[in-house]
Amino acid sequence: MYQKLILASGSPRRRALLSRLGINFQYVTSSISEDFNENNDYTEEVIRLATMKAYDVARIYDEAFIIGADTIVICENKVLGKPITYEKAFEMLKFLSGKTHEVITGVAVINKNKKFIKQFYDKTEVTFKNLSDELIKWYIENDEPYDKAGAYGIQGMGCLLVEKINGSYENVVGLPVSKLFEVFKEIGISPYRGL
Ligand SMILES: Cc1cn([C@H]2C[C@H](O)[C@@H](COP(=O)(O)OP(=O)(O)OP(=O)(O)O)O2)c(=O)[nH]c1=O
Repeated sequence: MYQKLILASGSPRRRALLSRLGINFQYVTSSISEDFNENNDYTEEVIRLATMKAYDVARIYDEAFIIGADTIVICENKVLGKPITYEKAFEMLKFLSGKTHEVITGVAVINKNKKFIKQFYDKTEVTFKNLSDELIKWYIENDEPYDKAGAYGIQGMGCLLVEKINGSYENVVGLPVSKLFEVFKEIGISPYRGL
């Protein structure tokens, strides 16, 4: 049976990741303001925001399965969001230099009419090299850290900052597609026959 699928995201990276699964989907950007509450449990908070994004889009598309996601970077118990200024980006990358941090993506798949809701998160450890001030400046000037949590994108020039990762690469980019695929199987969405 055909199931309408919508990615509730304005992120081109999430779109590209979902496209890799070879399934049909639309995307609609949610208008949720990301007010991350650092006093709550971090995993609960990314799931809460992912769920809000999905429900925002479900107000119009109540018959569809909708995916919402939210990604944060945590280092030494500090949450790093998206930097707004050059100085903030520099500060974040300097802080991450030579350390291991966690990237957590919360995901919610919902269908309002069917009263379906599935929420999960994935966590990946990323270890940065020791970054010189020159490298950080070069990176900020040449790439776009501004719309990315933690001020870097592993999928672009940001790969040069990374020594190693432990866990899902796609989760760092913004959507843990391998875990998401398990939910798709449950709701009958699959690029393969017989699954
Ligand atoms: C750590 C890291 C984050 N990011 C991105 C993923 C997310 O798009 C962004 C975190 O912000 P999010 O608030 O999770 O997502 P978004 O605002 O870009 O998109 P939407 O809410 O519409 O879905 O940081 C990378 O692209 N690469 C990386 O290596």
